Amino acid sequence: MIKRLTSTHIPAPLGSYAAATQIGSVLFTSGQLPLSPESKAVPEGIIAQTKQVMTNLNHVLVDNGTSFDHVAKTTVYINDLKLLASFDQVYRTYFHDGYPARTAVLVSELPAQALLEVDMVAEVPED
Ligand SMILES: C=C(N)C(=O)O
Repeated sequence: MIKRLTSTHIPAPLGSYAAATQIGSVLFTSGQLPLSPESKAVPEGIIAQTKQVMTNLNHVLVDNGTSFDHVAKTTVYINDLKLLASFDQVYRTYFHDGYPARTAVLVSELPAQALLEVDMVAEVPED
Protein backbone atom coordinates (compact mmCIF):
# COMPACT_ATOMS: atom_id res chain seq x y z
CA MET A 1 0.00 0.00 0.00
CA ILE A 2 1.26 3.50 -0.83
CA LYS A 3 0.86 6.05 1.95
CA ARG A 4 0.56 9.68 0.87
CA LEU A 5 2.28 11.94 3.37
CA THR A 6 2.31 15.62 4.18
CA SER A 7 3.86 18.10 6.59
CA THR A 8 2.17 21.11 8.10
CA HIS A 9 5.53 22.93 8.22
CA ILE A 10 6.23 23.26 4.50
CA PRO A 11 4.60 25.26 1.70
CA ALA A 12 1.63 23.62 0.02
CA PRO A 13 2.58 21.73 -3.16
CA LEU A 14 2.69 23.90 -6.29
CA GLY A 15 1.06 21.13 -8.32
CA SER A 16 -0.36 17.64 -8.26
CA TYR A 17 1.97 15.86 -5.88
CA ALA A 18 2.19 14.69 -2.28
CA ALA A 19 4.96 16.02 -0.03
CA ALA A 20 6.13 12.42 0.19
CA THR A 21 4.96 8.86 -0.30
CA GLN A 22 5.86 5.73 1.62
CA ILE A 23 5.97 2.10 0.58
CA GLY A 24 6.83 -0.21 3.46
CA SER A 25 9.69 1.42 5.32
CA VAL A 26 10.89 3.48 2.35
CA LEU A 27 9.88 7.15 2.10
CA PHE A 28 10.21 9.18 -1.11
CA THR A 29 10.02 12.96 -0.83
CA SER A 30 8.87 15.15 -3.67
CA GLY A 31 11.39 17.69 -4.84
CA GLN A 32 11.50 20.52 -2.34
CA LEU A 33 11.96 24.06 -3.58
CA PRO A 34 13.46 26.85 -1.45
CA LEU A 35 10.07 28.35 -0.61
CA SER A 36 9.54 29.87 2.81
CA PRO A 37 6.44 28.26 4.38
CA GLU A 38 5.30 31.61 5.75
CA SER A 39 5.84 34.03 2.87
CA LYS A 40 6.19 31.55 -0.04
CA ALA A 41 9.17 33.72 -1.03
CA VAL A 42 12.41 32.31 -2.44
CA PRO A 43 15.44 33.72 -0.61
CA GLU A 44 18.34 35.28 -2.47
CA GLY A 45 21.39 33.19 -3.36
CA ILE A 46 22.45 29.55 -3.31
CA ILE A 47 23.43 29.46 0.40
CA ALA A 48 20.06 30.72 1.65
CA GLN A 49 18.16 28.64 -0.90
CA THR A 50 20.01 25.47 0.10
CA LYS A 51 19.25 26.13 3.78
CA GLN A 52 15.55 26.63 2.99
CA VAL A 53 15.38 23.44 0.89
CA MET A 54 17.06 21.44 3.66
CA THR A 55 14.78 22.98 6.30
CA ASN A 56 11.73 21.98 4.26
CA LEU A 57 13.07 18.47 3.67
CA ASN A 58 13.85 18.09 7.38
CA HIS A 59 10.21 18.88 8.17
CA VAL A 60 8.96 16.32 5.64
CA LEU A 61 11.25 13.66 7.10
CA VAL A 62 10.77 14.40 10.82
CA ASP A 63 7.00 14.89 10.55
CA ASN A 64 6.84 11.42 9.01
CA GLY A 65 9.02 9.47 11.40
CA THR A 66 12.49 9.71 9.92
CA SER A 67 15.43 12.12 9.64
CA PHE A 68 18.52 13.03 7.64
CA ASP A 69 20.35 10.19 9.46
CA HIS A 70 18.18 7.71 7.54
CA VAL A 71 18.47 9.21 4.04
CA ALA A 72 19.83 6.70 1.51
CA LYS A 73 19.72 8.75 -1.70
CA THR A 74 19.27 12.35 -2.76
CA THR A 75 18.96 14.06 -6.11
CA VAL A 76 19.82 17.73 -6.54
CA TYR A 77 18.53 19.62 -9.56
CA ILE A 78 20.53 22.80 -10.03
CA ASN A 79 20.43 25.43 -12.74
CA ASP A 80 24.14 26.32 -12.73
CA LEU A 81 26.92 23.82 -12.04
CA LYS A 82 29.12 26.66 -10.75
CA LEU A 83 26.77 26.76 -7.73
CA LEU A 84 27.33 23.10 -6.86
CA ALA A 85 30.36 23.70 -4.59
CA SER A 86 28.49 26.32 -2.53
CA PHE A 87 25.45 24.06 -2.36
CA ASP A 88 27.67 21.23 -1.16
CA GLN A 89 29.24 23.29 1.63
CA VAL A 90 25.80 23.81 3.16
CA TYR A 91 24.34 20.39 2.27
CA ARG A 92 27.14 18.44 3.97
CA THR A 93 26.47 20.06 7.36
CA TYR A 94 23.14 18.22 7.65
CA PHE A 95 24.73 14.74 7.68
CA HIS A 96 26.67 13.46 10.68
CA ASP A 97 27.03 9.74 10.03
CA GLY A 98 28.28 9.60 6.44
CA TYR A 99 26.63 11.00 3.32
CA PRO A 100 23.77 9.51 1.32
CA ALA A 101 24.25 8.50 -2.30
CA ARG A 102 23.59 11.54 -4.49
CA THR A 103 22.99 12.52 -8.08
CA ALA A 104 23.41 16.11 -9.29
CA VAL A 105 21.45 17.08 -12.39
CA LEU A 106 21.91 20.32 -14.35
CA VAL A 107 18.54 21.76 -15.40
CA SER A 108 17.72 24.84 -17.43
CA GLU A 109 14.92 26.12 -15.22
CA LEU A 110 13.00 25.27 -12.04
CA PRO A 111 9.59 26.28 -10.65
CA ALA A 112 9.49 29.62 -8.77
CA GLN A 113 12.75 30.57 -10.55
CA ALA A 114 14.59 28.62 -7.87
CA LEU A 115 18.29 27.84 -8.23
CA LEU A 116 17.83 24.29 -6.96
CA GLU A 117 15.39 21.59 -5.97
CA VAL A 118 16.26 18.47 -3.93
CA ASP A 119 14.45 15.19 -3.34
CA MET A 120 15.34 12.35 -0.99
CA VAL A 121 14.73 8.66 -0.40
CA ALA A 122 14.86 7.66 3.26
CA GLU A 123 14.24 4.68 5.47
CA VAL A 124 11.57 5.08 8.12
CA PRO A 125 12.94 3.22 11.14
CA GLU A 126 10.61 0.97 13.13
CA ASP A 127 9.40 2.41 16.44
C1 LIG B 1 8.02 21.18 -7.27
C2 LIG B 1 7.81 19.92 -7.62
N1 LIG B 1 8.26 18.92 -6.88
C3 LIG B 1 7.05 19.58 -8.82
O1 LIG B 1 6.52 20.47 -9.49
O2 LIG B 1 6.97 18.41 -9.15
